[in-house]
Formats: sequence, C-alpha cells, structure tokens
Amino acid sequence: MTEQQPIAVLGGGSFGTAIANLLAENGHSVRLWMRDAEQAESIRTHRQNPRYLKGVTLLPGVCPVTDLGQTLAECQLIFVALPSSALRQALSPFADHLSGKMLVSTTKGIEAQGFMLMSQILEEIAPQARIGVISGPNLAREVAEHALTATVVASDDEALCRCVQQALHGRTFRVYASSDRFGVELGGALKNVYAIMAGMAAALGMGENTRSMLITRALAEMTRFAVRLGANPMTFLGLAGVGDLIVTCTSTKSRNFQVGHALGEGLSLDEAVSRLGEVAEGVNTIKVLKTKAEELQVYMPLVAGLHAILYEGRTLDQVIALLMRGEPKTDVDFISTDGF
Ligand SMILES: NC(=O)C1=CN([C@@H]2O[C@H](COP(=O)(O)OP(=O)(O)OC[C@H]3O[C@@H](n4cnc5c(N)ncnc54)[C@H](O)[C@@H]3O)[C@@H](O)[C@H]2O)C=CC1
Ligand SMILES: O=C(CO)COP(=O)(O)O
Repeated sequence: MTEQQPIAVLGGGSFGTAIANLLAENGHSVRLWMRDAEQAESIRTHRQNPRYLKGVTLLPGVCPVTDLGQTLAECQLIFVALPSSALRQALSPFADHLSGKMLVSTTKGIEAQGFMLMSQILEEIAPQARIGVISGPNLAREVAEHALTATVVASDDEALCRCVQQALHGRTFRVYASSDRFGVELGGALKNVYAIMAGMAAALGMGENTRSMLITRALAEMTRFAVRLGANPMTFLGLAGVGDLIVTCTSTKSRNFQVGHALGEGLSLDEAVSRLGEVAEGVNTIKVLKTKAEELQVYMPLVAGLHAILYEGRTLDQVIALLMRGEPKTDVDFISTDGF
C-alpha cells in the first residue's frame, strides 16, 4: 500500500466514523462508505455524524461516499464496520472487487447459519483476499474523543498486521498484533452477551460484588467455550478478551449494556432495542451461542439464563434464583470447571 492510496471504511455508524477519523488523523485519505446518500451529503456539508457520534467533528481527510464498487476498487486496505446482519449481503455482490485486498473486520457478531464469524464470511465471499480483524475495548465515542485506547489486530498475515498498525497506531490509539484471529474475534462477539446481563444487574440496583462475580464467571464461561472451539485461552486474558469484557460490562456507553439496563427497568426486548436505535449485537449472539453451546455440550449457565429471560419467558428473579442455587464449585481451574 502506498502512502497516497486511500483507505476505505465501510459503515457510517459510530465505529466506522470513529475509525475513519483516526485514520485521517494519521494523515490518510479515507473513503467512509455509507448506503444513505442523504447522510453522506449531510456529513460532507456539516462534518458531523450527529445520529451516531454527536459533537465529533470529522477531519477533512474523511470523505463520505456512497458508491461501494468504486470505493473497493480504489482502496487496498478496507475496514469493515457494518453490523453483522448486513455484512454478507452488502459485500457479496462485490466479490470480484475484493481479490488481493486487505479486508479487516471490526464487526463483533456471529452469523447463525454455520456459526460463522465475520472474517470467515469475508473469506468465503473473497477467497483471494487477505483477511484480518481488529477487536478490543474500543467504545466508539471514547476512541473518537481521544481517550487513551488499545486494540488488537489479528491475522496470520503478518504484513497485514503491520500495515494496520501503521495506519491506525497513533498518539491516543495503540495497536497490538496477534496471530489468534479466531480467539480475538470470538472474544469480541461473546462479551456482548454478558454486557446485557451486566446492564440488567445494574438496573436492578445490584452492587459491585455482583458485577465482579458476573464478569469473572463470564470470562470463565466464554473461555471454556472458546477453548472447546480451538481458540488460545491466553487471548481471553488480553485486550480482546477480558479487556473488552470489562469495558462493555461496566460502561453505560455500551449499547449492549444499555439494552440490558432497559430490560432490567422492565421494558420488553423489542422496546429496549427500538429505544436504543443502534446495533446491539448481543441480542442475536445469545441465540446463536445458546444453540452452539448445546451442540458442543459446553456448560454455559449464564448464556442459558439470559436466553431463558429473553426468549423463553422466564423472569429475571427465576433465573437469578436458579443460578445462585447451583452446587458450590471450585474456583481455581476456571476453564475446565463446569459451574457458574
Ligand atoms: N460502537 C462501538 O463502540 C463499537 C462497535 N463495534 C462493532 O462494529 C459494528 C458496527 O457497529 P456500530 O458502528 O457501532 O453500529 P451503529 O449502530 O452505530 O451503525 C451501524 C451502521 O451500519 C449501517 N447499516 C446497517 N445496515 C446496513 C446495510 N445493510 N448496508 C449498509 N449499511 C448498513 C447503518 O446505517 C449505520 O450507519 C458492530 O458489529 C459493533 O459490534 C466494534 C467496536 C466498537
Ligand atoms: O465493542 C464495543 C466496545 O469494545 C462496543 O460495545 P457496544 O456494542 O455494546 O456498544
């Protein structure tokens, strides 16, 4: 990739906008692709994306565009910041444009059919592309407002990792490299589910002990699941594992946390999601995860509990009582132990 070549960011939501501005800050020319022409025109004129990142000014290097084919043709490095429900459908028609390109997913979701992570979908759509992911404790607003932040770029393509590090690494944003693409990406998707629970607990007025118990047992549960699928357990002790789990389970800026909070206040799932008006990937991930855990026979009581509340008509009180009544367990071997 040459210095002058533009970089593409696909998705005009909060994360796409934040990443585009970071790249522009580092001197890159950025094509921020969005499907909505009106939104693109408004951003071009006002240099703001008020629906998703109110108050953040977009740098002159960020150019909002709506022609996806042309954007993909112009750029070698392409960040994909689309919701998981949209990624396949948006990119499949452009498979021909993707050969040899560096495609880096930032999307933290799982496709139900075949339990596919986003980078696996990219690989399927564009077998000749070079694939990576970024994931970590990266709340879009904080990234955009220059809170000191770190992320992980993961790929078995070392040159791609270096290229992403060069493009994104800056004054307030550190980029670490990893070869465990699967673990890094899975961590980002799984933690959303537990953030919904943490939001519920907060709405019920539960304290810090509860939150800490939840986060720690969530880490055990997600690691147990990931190891069963072949991920490196050490990844879950890093930024893309426990790092992202902590931020999402403790911040009211997290949309998954907000959905959980609304549920804890007594709203229905539909009401909670429509009040949010943005993507909360955990709402879909919980379904996919519950099915996969059953198929693999991995014990995931927190996942089963949340699923029972969201989709099986159980009350929060019933599920909490069930979880707390479980047999006492050992704490030490947290990956293989089978209890909450
Ligand atoms: N917001 C955050 O703090 C972070 C988000 N992520 C991940 O990034 C992904 C995107 O999230 P956000 O930007 O936060 O979502 P968002 O809800 O802020 O924005 C989603 C954007 O995608 C667009 N979109 C929806 N369907 C589309 C389609 N079919 N074709 C084209 N565009 C479409 C929407 O118009 C909107 O611009 C998610 O998987 C999320 O988990 C990752 C790290 C941080
Ligand atoms: O992934 C995130 C932070 O790392 C953003 O979380 P939410 O999607 O819950 O806002």
